[in-house]
Amino acid sequence: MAEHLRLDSYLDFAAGRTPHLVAVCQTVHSIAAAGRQISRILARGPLAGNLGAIIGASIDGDGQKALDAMTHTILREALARAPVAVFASEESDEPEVLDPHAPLAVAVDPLDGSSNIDTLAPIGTIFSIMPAGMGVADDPAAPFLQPGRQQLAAGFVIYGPQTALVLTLGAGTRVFTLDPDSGAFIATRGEIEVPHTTREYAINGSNLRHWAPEIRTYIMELKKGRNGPRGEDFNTRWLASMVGDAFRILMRGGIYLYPADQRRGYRAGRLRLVYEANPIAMLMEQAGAAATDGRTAVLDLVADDIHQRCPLVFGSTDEVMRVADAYHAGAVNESPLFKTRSLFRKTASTIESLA
Ligand SMILES: O=P(O)(O)OC[C@H]1O[C@](O)(COP(=O)(O)O)[C@@H](O)[C@@H]1O
Ligand SMILES: [Mg+2]
Ligand SMILES: [Mg+2]
Repeated sequence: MAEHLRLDSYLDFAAGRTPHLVAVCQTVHSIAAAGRQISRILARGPLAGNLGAIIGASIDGDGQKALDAMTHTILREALARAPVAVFASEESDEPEVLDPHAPLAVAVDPLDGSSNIDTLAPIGTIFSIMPAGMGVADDPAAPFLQPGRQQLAAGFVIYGPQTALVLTLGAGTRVFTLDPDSGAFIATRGEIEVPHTTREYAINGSNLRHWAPEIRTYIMELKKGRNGPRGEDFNTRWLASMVGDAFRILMRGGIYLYPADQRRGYRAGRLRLVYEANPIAMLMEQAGAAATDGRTAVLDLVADDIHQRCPLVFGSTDEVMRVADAYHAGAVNESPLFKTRSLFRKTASTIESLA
């Protein structure tokens, strides 16, 4: 087999002698080491303890599982040894200052897809690396409250049949597969290019009754297949694990949607802008795909709060643009000029006409 590129060599080459890139690459090394450690724990499953046990409530009310807390601690310890000024985690109320003089700020979702812990479906660790800027000691959240376009690097480690690290340093998106024998992450393909078109979509369809009309209409058109307005059949793939869906989309295209809906706590969607949407959006854009909240490119959004949620649609560009166009048309209809009803009220008739 031809010699494959190892993550270490890739990072050394990317870092060169540029100080901030050296810091970014050291930090990615640390995250990869944490990923390797988590992968070993997951490979033991129930032999490593009751990883899926609910041990408390997370900041936003979701049940916190033993593995959520364990992965948070592993990431925190790994990043405390990297040039990281401030560490923010989905599993912690406040960002934590590690070394106020260090150049980077790192946000993590230590465990994405928590509902799958005991199911053998893929789960993952998502990370976003930002410049720390000045004054983190006074305002540790500040580095995260800027557009995701400022990210220096982003990625996730996915724990599935294989463990893989998906990474962008801002110049393409690459996948490195963990060799469990040597412990090395190895690139097994070149830069990823997501196809612009797709016939696969991922959404939790059980929430249909809560969606805004734009999303209902879009999904119902896909469901109608070749007899509907799209004139072709579409297939659903939903893993309830965003990293799993994102990995599939990177490999062969597709669209993922977690829109805002009417349920209490979901009016701004489910996913968190800082820990989940920003890094996934950077990976997608760097792979030629797109990510939007329906109205604005995710990477142009600015969080007011580090735990802020946002509606999230990402994947093959043509489909993402269709959804954005649907929202745009909905907004025009809603404008006082057209005197129509609110986004969440004009639903029943839309569904009936499509069903
Ligand atoms: O259970 P639902 O509402 O379908 O949500 C599933 C989505 O929520 C998430 O699990 C959110 O991430 P966490 O597991 O980190 O909370 C995504 O990975 C997944 O796509
Ligand atoms: Mg998550
Ligand atoms: Mg999580």
